[in-house]
Amino acid sequence: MRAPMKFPQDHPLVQTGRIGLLLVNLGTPDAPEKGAVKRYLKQFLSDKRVVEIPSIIWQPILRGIILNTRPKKSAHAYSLVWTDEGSPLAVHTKNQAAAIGERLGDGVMTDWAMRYGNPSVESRIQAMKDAGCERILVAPLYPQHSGATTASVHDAVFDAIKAMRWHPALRTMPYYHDDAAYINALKTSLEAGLAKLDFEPDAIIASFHGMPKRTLELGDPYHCHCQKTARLLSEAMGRELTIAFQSRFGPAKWLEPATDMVLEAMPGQGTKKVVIFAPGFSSDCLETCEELAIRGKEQFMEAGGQHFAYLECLNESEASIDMLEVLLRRELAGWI
Ligand SMILES: C=CC1=C(C)c2cc3[nH]c(cc4nc(cc5[nH]c(cc1n2)c(C)c5CCC(=O)O)C(CCC(=O)O)=C4C)c(C)c3C=C
Ligand SMILES: [Fe+2]
Ligand SMILES: [Fe+2]
Repeated sequence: MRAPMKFPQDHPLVQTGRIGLLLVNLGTPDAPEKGAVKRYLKQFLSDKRVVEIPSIIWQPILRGIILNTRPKKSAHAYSLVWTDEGSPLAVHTKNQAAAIGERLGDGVMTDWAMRYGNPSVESRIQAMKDAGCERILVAPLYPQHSGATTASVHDAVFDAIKAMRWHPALRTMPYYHDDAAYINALKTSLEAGLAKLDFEPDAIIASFHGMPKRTLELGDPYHCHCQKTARLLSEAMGRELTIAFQSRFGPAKWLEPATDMVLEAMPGQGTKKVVIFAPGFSSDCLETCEELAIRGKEQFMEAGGQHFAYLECLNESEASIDMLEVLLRRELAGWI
């Protein structure tokens, strides 16, 4: 019998054989404070995938105007939704990773990262590599694909391995805007939310994060993905859904109809009882907790609305983790 092969004594320690799963969401500031929000916005809004204006024009506007005005206003908005554990987006993403980690077991090193801010994609990929992950599945938590979100996560992952000699094998989870598991999870969540209401809504609004209209003209599939999600969910529910796009940013034309405009117009058209939810967000965040649940309600009630309910995102609900398990096990096939 041959003796087992031994590394020479001065051979560096090599960790191998593990599988990693990295859930990635958009990102959030470290604190609901002006300085932290400014750092986060600088990184986020300097991403050429997010603002597709030549740097020579955009950077002076960003540094000269936006970063001197928006952080204070945004920090206040964040302070209204911040929890004891931190930013809602970070807390839910962390909880999702913990829950899915339990489902997949110790055979998979499950972690989470933020595209902007902390924990960074680079630090988490490096940690997986150091722990011996030779195969990594990256799961951007965006059901609908856009250059600004999913593709930008891919950029960060490939940037993270640029300096590495020994690359892990990489897989990325595809967008899942029309996947039966996702539509089912939304249906379960929406039905549970509707069952708890003390009023019968005249309209249900599916509010997606907006994008500049130009991105649609340039070939971004996001708009069509949102429309298809809403259509499939409406068919599955057997109920009409009103689609709208929120969070308009800057002077350019964005996808329409705008959520705030819809909310302000509805009472005058006789729609006085409204339910709103955000199927494109995997987790509640500033844009849902503050823009929809707080500001959206004010806009609707001030325009003459009578009943308003915001229904929370999938977050770490059982329906959400069941769905993620289906999607992730499919992409891990052959690895686990
Ligand atoms: C869900 C998909 C998202 C798309 C598409 C998207 C595009 C997009 N966003 C901005 C500008 C801002 N977005 C902000 C917050 C924010 N955006 C998303 C998701 C998408 N953005 C999330 C989940 C969040 C919440 C982050 C959190 O911490 O909770 C903000 C920052 C907040 C503020 O200052 O108001 C900005 C700015 C652009 C320009 C854009 C275009 C493609
Ligand atoms: Fe955004
Ligand atoms: Fe479209």
